[in-house]
Amino acid sequence: MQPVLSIFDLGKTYKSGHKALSGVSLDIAKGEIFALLGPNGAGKTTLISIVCGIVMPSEGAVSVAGHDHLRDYRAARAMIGLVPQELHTDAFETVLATVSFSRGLFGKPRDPDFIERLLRDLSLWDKRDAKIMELSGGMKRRVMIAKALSHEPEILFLDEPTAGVDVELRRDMWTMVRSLRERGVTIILTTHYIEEAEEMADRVGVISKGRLILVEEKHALIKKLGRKTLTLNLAEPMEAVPAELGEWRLELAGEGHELVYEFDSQAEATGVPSLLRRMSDLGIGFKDLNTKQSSLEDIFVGLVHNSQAEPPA
Ligand SMILES: Nc1ncnc2c1ncn2[C@@H]1O[C@H](COP(=O)(O)OP(=O)(O)OP(=O)(O)O)[C@@H](O)[C@H]1O
Repeated sequence: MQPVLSIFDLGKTYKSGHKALSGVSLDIAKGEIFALLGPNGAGKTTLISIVCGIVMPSEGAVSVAGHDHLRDYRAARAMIGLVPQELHTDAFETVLATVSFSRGLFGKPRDPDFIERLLRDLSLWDKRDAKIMELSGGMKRRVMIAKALSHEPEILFLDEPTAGVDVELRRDMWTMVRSLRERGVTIILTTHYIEEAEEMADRVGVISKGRLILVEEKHALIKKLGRKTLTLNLAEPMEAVPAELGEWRLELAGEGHELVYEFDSQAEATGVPSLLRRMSDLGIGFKDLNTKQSSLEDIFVGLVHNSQAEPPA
């Protein structure tokens, strides 16, 4: 199936000479929830801004359901809804007026029934006559989402949708994003919250210093999450791992005081009981043991750290 969004070899060098993006290629399938993770300044907003036609790319191409985002700008842009990081909207307008106006901006005919459904879905209908400035921060965020969806886009970009919101609103957002996806909307979100990517995304992309350094199915990442480390504090230090323990591929740490075993905690046979039995048979005692689960955070930090260590392109 043709991807709904296709990004090819995208690069951006700002006038300052700063290279914010380079060689980014990515295909997004219809109905997918894709989370883009990356540290501050990695290039997430630049990428979204190029796709939405706010920033001109220096090289590469973007196609939105077959429409080139520059040559066929209006058709491409009409398929996209954007909820930016900064909340800016007319404080003196009412909710209903501002959302209806946004639909008009994309040349869509008036459709009061659609706008009513949209506001009801976002729990904004009761506030339709309230001025934006009278709303809470969470409600204002919902208004931004309603505006972004007012012209019935196929792709919704959420730039840091839950930055600075409370836990309850974050959960509401997640529920809303899932229900949008059920209606066939493709969602691309940027986030600093790894928990959010873990909870929501079908696929995760990690961007660091303008390069897309990983794109992976969430379930594959969860498999990686399944890796655990068992550390045994030995009763007597050793100089080398005994050959009889070779099959577990152990590492010696803590100046010979610790044996470290990495295993897949989701596997049927982790190898831990057999390792402990063999050690007992060999008379190797230990004083203490502990296990540590590698988290998506560990994977993310490791990836970003390694890519930061590379010389700049
Ligand atoms: N208009 C501009 N002119 C020059 N440099 C810019 C411009 N906009 C962004 N940059 C730089 O490009 C890099 C990427 O910025 P971008 O906003 O895309 O990062 P980000 O991943 O969205 O960061 P954050 O998580 O902090 O929002 C940063 O180093 C930023 O300072």
